[in-house]
Parts: sequence; C-alpha cells; structure tokens
Amino acid sequence: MTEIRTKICGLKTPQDIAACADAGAAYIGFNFFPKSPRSVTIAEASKLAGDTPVGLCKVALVVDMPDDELDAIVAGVPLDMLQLHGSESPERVLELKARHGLPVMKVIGISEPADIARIEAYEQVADQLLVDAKAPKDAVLPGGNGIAFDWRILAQKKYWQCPWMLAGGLNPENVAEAIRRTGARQVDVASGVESAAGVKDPELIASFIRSAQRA
Ligand SMILES: O=C(O)c1ccccc1N[C@@H]1O[C@H](COP(=O)(O)O)[C@@H](O)[C@H]1O
Repeated sequence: MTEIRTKICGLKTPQDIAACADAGAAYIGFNFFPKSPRSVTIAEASKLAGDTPVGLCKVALVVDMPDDELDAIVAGVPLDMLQLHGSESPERVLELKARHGLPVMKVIGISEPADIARIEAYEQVADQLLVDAKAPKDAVLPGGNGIAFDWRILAQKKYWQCPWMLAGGLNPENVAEAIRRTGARQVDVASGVESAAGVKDPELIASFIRSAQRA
C-alpha cells in the first residue's frame, strides 16, 4: 500500500515544527498571506526553517504575490516548494518556476463539478496540484476556512499528470473517509489541527497524521 503523505500548513512555532516532525509529516507550510491568523514574517519563517529537520519539505504559501515580495521571501527563507493559493495563471506558474528554481504547487478551488476542468490548464506546468475547497465569496481568506467540498466531485476526475494533494476542511475525524472517497495519496490541513485560529495543537497534528496513514 502507498504511504499517505501529509502537509501541515500554517506553522508558527518551533513546537509546531517538532510536532510535525515527530508525527511523520512530509510537508510543512509557512503562510505569507498577511490577513491570515497563520501568517509569519520572513524573519520568523527563516528561524523556523532553520529548526526544520532535513527531509521535511518546507512550502511557502503565497497568494497572487508581486515579484519583489516573493523575491524577498525566497532570498530570506530556505524553501523547498512554492504553493500558489491565488488566481495565478499557468503562465505565471511557469514564470515563477523559472525565476526561483523551486517546484510549484498550484491550488485549484473546487465547489462544483465544472471546476475540475480548470485543473487541465495546470497539470502540465505545475509540479503538484492542491485540490482545495473554493472559498466563499465573502471570505477574508482564500483558503484555511475549514470548509470541505463535496468529495464525490473528484469521482469524475481523470488521472492528472502530476502528483496532487487534497485539502479543505480536513481534520482527524474525516481525513480517512476523505482519502477513501477521493483516492488522494496526499492530504493538507490548516485549521483542522488547531485549538484556536492560528494555534496548532500537537495532539491534533499527531491524530491527523495517524488517521491519514491508517486510512
Ligand atoms: O490557512 C490559511 O490561513 C490560508 C490563508 C490563505 C490561503 C490559504 C490558506 N490555507 C490553505 O488552505 C488549506 C485548507 O485549509 P483548512 O484545512 O480548510 O483550514 C490549508 O491546508 C492551506 O494550504
């Protein structure tokens, strides 16, 4: 059986990093969206990256970020991957891959079956896809809202040409069912492993990863 790989997003403290490493996460996310309760500065992320064990993939989450700001992040933080969580075009994905020499994971928001077709424009240019719930129109955050989409929509998917990850409203209670229903081999969570907005809970992180790996 293939191992399920987990990404824990929005880490802010060395304890968060240790909890993810101890529990066997494959990826950790540093959030650079200023309005998020999970956002970190370049200096904070740089320190956290220094505390991260080798082998744990360090992902920077950015949303439609201008070049000068992203240049500063990439210069200041040792990263392994960029996560584009805005309305970045396929051309922008290619541009950022070339500019920074880092793999890019492009997020596609899903709320109805027609949204699946949007993935096709990215599967040949992105290194990974993150299939997340589309944020409600009035939401402050474009992700991290703890909202799941109807996983049956993914039953209509074909197999994409790059690895993909499932996100949106996942937590220790529902992650195993989400994996079984969608066939995802990688899962991502932010709010579902927190005791309060932006505060990660080591027990919930461990429980999430255990549940995913036993699915
Ligand atoms: O987590 C955030 O604050 C956030 C802000 C802006 C864009 C994306 C964000 N989070 C990403 O969304 C997924 C799903 O979140 P959740 O598990 O439903 O809370 C999360 O894993 C992040 O990649």
